[in-house]
Amino acid sequence: MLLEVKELSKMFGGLKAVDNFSIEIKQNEIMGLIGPNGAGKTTVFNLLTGVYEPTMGYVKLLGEDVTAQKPYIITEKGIARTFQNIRLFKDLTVLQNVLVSKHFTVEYGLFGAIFRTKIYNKEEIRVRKEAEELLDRFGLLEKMNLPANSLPYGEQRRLEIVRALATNPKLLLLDEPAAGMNPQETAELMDLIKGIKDDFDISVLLIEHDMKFVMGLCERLVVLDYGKIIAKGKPEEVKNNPRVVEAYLGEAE
Ligand SMILES: Nc1ncnc2c1ncn2[C@@H]1O[C@H](COP(=O)(O)OP(=O)(O)OP(=O)(O)O)[C@@H](O)[C@H]1O
Repeated sequence: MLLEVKELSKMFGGLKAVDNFSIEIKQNEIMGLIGPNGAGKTTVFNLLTGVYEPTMGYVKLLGEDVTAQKPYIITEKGIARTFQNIRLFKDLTVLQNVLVSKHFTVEYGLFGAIFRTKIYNKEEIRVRKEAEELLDRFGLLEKMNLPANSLPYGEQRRLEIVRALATNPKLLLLDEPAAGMNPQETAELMDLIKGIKDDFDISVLLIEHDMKFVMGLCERLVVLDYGKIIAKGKPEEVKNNPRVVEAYLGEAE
């Protein structure tokens, strides 16, 4: 199993934002985490990536307990994420944004960087090549020298994914990747995510409100409501689950 999450809970004061959350994610699978506003989805991401320490429960990545490790250690171990609100280095170029993440993967230390050792030069060439390949794949290569904040919104969202992928993750967490995209951009993004899942042999856990996107992309879904899992299963099963319909109707009212 790639990711094993058991009985994860998080209290904020008296509020149980996440309550007894257990899931397993297999290698090379796309799972959707859905639920009404405030259900606890982003809190789950923050627990998986070490931003918050859980009140209870554990997270294992390939059998190794990574619960409440520091976020950069969790990144090194293989979980990368994007954020609901874009968090690029706005004044750096597109390429520099990717290179910052790529440096999680280099094999030289401070000594190598200062004295520009052979391994440093070799690694710098590798990192640059890999960054450019990723940008090319996401249609951003021609814009690699522009400041990140000069890109249109949809491209900034794609750049966030490139940046997360640049850390060579085993599991990619995407928080509302299609938010603010037009239908064409959303359709393209679906194809991109399917492609990277297979080519990089990674798993994806994504939060998304666009149901067409979720249903078209995810192999399994987990539905949260008030911090608790109310349904799990294939998209078509979950869609017709009365508890899920009720949770979303409540939101519509
Ligand atoms: N740092 C925090 N301190 C206190 N309460 C918090 C904190 N973070 C989240 N919450 C609360 O926990 C609950 C779950 O929030 P969360 O952001 O995880 O929901 P969500 O499902 O991601 O919502 P949305 O779809 O609106 O992004 C909400 O009631 C929220 O107000």
